[in-house]
Amino acid sequence: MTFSKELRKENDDIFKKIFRHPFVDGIGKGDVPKEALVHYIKADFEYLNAFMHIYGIAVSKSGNRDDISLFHDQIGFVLNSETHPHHNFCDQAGVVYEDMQGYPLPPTADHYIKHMMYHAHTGDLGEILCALLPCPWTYLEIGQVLTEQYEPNDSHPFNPWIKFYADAEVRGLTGKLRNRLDELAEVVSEQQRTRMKEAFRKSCQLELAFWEMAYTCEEWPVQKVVAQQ
Ligand SMILES: Cc1ncc(C[n+]2csc(CCO)c2C)c(N)n1
Repeated sequence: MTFSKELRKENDDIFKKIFRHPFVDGIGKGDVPKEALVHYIKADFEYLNAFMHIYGIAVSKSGNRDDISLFHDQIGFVLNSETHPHHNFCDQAGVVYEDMQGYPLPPTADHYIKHMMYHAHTGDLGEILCALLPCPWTYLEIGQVLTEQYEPNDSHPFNPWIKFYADAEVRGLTGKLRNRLDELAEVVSEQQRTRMKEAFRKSCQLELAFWEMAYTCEEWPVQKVVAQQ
């Protein structure tokens, strides 16, 4: 079994919980509370900015142009394409995308990007890929599961979102990351494979926690920001 197949199998419990989460299931049913959509978009806009920074660190740790190109393409996708599903959520929530930008990250999203930053700064490329991979992989499967379960048509309010993540482009990007990870995992120690598995599982946990954060409109215990000098 390839390393990435092993990761998928070992984390099936979390993947299943993600598919059944009320926010995710609500996308399938076409019914998500407006407040949850707004909380999600605000957090995800900043989360995706951090995600591109992490790809930038991966570029700086790349030893060849194939790896640079891999991460460059992923940045291009986040920058130019992932605005589409955000616009679908904005349209359904009745808000303007530009008004959703520049908010501080709620605790769970903050934890998630710092977990990825930690592995980006202290790990090698394989470890970084393990921390990043649950992000496209869980969304690809959410798109596939919701398509099978709800067979959305053009009149479904979240049809563009579901179609976007179930699409061949996300499948292709996820497949490329998986293939590179499988190559890198072939030549590392057992100890390093354990570190990689821990990074992957924690990102799966944080993907599930991110949906819960949005659904419950999670905030910091005290919302006062640091005073400007
Ligand atoms: C919390 C959260 N997790 C995953 C995604 C989806 N996603 C983020 S980056 C990317 C491309 C990977 O290179 C994909 C598919 C999201 N938007 N927000």
